Amino acid sequence: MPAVKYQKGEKVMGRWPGSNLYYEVKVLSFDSMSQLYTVIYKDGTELELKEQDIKSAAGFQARSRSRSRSRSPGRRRSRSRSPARTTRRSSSRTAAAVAAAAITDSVPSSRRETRLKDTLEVRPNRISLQTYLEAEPEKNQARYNLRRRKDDGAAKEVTAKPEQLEVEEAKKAVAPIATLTTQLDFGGKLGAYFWLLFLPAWVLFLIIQVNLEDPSLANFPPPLPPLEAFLDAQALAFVILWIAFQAMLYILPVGKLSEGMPLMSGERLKYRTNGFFAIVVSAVVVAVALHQGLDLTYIHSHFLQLAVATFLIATLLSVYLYVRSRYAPQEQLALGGNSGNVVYDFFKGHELNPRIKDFDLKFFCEMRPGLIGWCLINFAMALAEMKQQNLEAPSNSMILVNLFQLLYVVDGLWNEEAILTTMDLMHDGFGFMLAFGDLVWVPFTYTMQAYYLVRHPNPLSFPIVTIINKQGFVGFYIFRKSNSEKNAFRRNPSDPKLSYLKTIPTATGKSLLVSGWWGVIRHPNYLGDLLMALAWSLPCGFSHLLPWYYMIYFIILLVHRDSRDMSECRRKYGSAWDEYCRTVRYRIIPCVY
Ligand SMILES: NC(=O)c1ccc[n+]([C@@H]2O[C@H](COP(=O)([O-])OP(=O)(O)OC[C@H]3O[C@@H](n4cnc5c(N)ncnc54)[C@H](OP(=O)(O)O)[C@@H]3O)[C@@H](O)[C@H]2O)c1
Ligand SMILES: CC(C)CCC[C@@H](C)[C@H]1CC[C@H]2C3=C(CC[C@]12C)[C@@]1(C)CC[C@H](O)C(C)(C)[C@@H]1CC3
Repeated sequence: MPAVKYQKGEKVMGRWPGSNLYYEVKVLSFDSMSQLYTVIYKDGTELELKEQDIKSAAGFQARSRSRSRSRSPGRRRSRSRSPARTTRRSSSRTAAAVAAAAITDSVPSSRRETRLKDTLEVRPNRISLQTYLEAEPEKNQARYNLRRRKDDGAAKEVTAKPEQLEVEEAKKAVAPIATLTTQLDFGGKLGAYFWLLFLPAWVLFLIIQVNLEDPSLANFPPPLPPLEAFLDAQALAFVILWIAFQAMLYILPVGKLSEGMPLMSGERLKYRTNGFFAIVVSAVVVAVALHQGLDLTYIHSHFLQLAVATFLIATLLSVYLYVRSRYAPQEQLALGGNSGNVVYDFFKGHELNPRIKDFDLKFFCEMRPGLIGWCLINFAMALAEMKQQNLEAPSNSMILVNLFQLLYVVDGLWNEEAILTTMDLMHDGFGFMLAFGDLVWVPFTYTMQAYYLVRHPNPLSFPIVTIINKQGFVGFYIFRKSNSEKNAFRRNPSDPKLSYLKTIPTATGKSLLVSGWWGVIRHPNYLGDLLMALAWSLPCGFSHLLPWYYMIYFIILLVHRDSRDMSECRRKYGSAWDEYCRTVRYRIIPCVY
């Protein structure tokens, strides 16, 4: 049996996976079968290393000292170049910020990330394990047994000071090992069961309530209609036709081919961003059909059946997505949605950009059938209101709700490219939550205000209409400006038009905006969105809580989304994110929250 070179408890220098940096580690054990040492870093991260990736502390220091005196490229670099040309100077700048800034100086922004990986001598000394795993997954997984031995979910930061040593190039990569998701969102596994049952039930509850004389969110659920009332073959056929029609418009070679953000593999997917074209063609087709005698109020009278039919399609789609995610290559998977629990993974989704050839399922579902369907349903509700209340034109409240929501959707489709830098597209897997959200939740619950107004008129005076209008447009302005600012910055950080903005560099090579809209609060787009939501509920008055449902849901959704995003950014950007949060203290409402 070969002798064990490093003993249990011994302090040695362990190479950090995928880099040539060595950190002080303590040997915990040696496994003679795998010939691997289990070591613990100063932050508590445990990894298994090969003997060749460990150096004795004494020998390492002597070698390191002589090298740093004679030829430390890291030092040469930082002395000769100013680290912060475009960045905000701060006495509390972290090592991560300085390191990244040194790179920012000399490298065009689009190539910063690649250079960061190559420029090992200026690695930051505080960076999360997860960041390294993401940066060089194949290399890391191949060379090391990269499982966190004491994993408590969130990635911890390595605070040990790195020493530098050049070593031989990393060996050839082999297929990476899938990592289990340990940090679970939405209440974890139990939460997934709950949401799977609750969300469809809630949609049913809303649809049944809104038709009552005296609807209320506090009402006890009314008795359910018989099963046959839920299923309608014609409604199912309409939904299939609508989705197929939108899919046909999506694949037409009309409109721009936009590039998504770089994936882990470095690849950038192309998306056909012709959403505006799709809504215009849809409007023309609906107008022609109306002219031919189509009765759109069918949507109002068969709302429940249409919702159930769409739910069936969303569920089938989710099953397909779950199955294909099991066979998808590692680099096409999202970080979440791999807990090992079928229900959780089905709910959360694991594949980042499931595609059939060039047809991107997530992008299509998020931007087309549900979103354009939302406007179609609202319009149908306006016709139903006229029919039900014997009006020659829709009421002021109905017009306000219709126009505001149409503006929201048209704006989203006009700026369709901006969706490519949002959380859903960049980080979330595509599973039941998004499929159901995009196809069922959006068209059948976001239309609650219009649906409510069909049977519950709320006359509005001209001054009130003007006030609601102004308030809605302020919200829209904040929403659009802040989203466009972030999108433009993420697409081209060195755009001269954005040169007035201050930024904080991060160890990933991306920077964070700390002035402009993103310097006022951390989610200015959410604030704008919430103000718009308020303007959608106000026209329905205060007699019932039901038309305020969207506002209440939206506050909960955005607060939860904000906290999910905060922990995701904290994980990605480490101390640079902390610095951003110190500079921009409030999340969504200035001086309040
Ligand atoms: N109507 C609805 O039901 C609904 C629901 C949800 C969201 N929305 C709207 O959809 C839009 C997109 O929302 P979202 O939740 O995806 O979030 P988002 O705010 O568009 O995106 C968050 C991402 O932006 C980047 N970021 C954060 N702070 C930054 C900074 N200071 N500088 C530069 N980049 C920064 C980070 O990603 P990277 O650093 O990785 O780029 C972060 O993960 C929002 O306008 C929201 O209001 C609507
Ligand atoms: C409770 C769950 C079922 C939650 C489901 C959430 C989804 C319905 C939303 C998540 C991201 C949202 C989103 C839009 C619609 C609703 C979501 C898909 C959006 C497409 C609406 C139009 C906007 O202009 C937008 C493009 C910015 C926006 C993007 C995010």
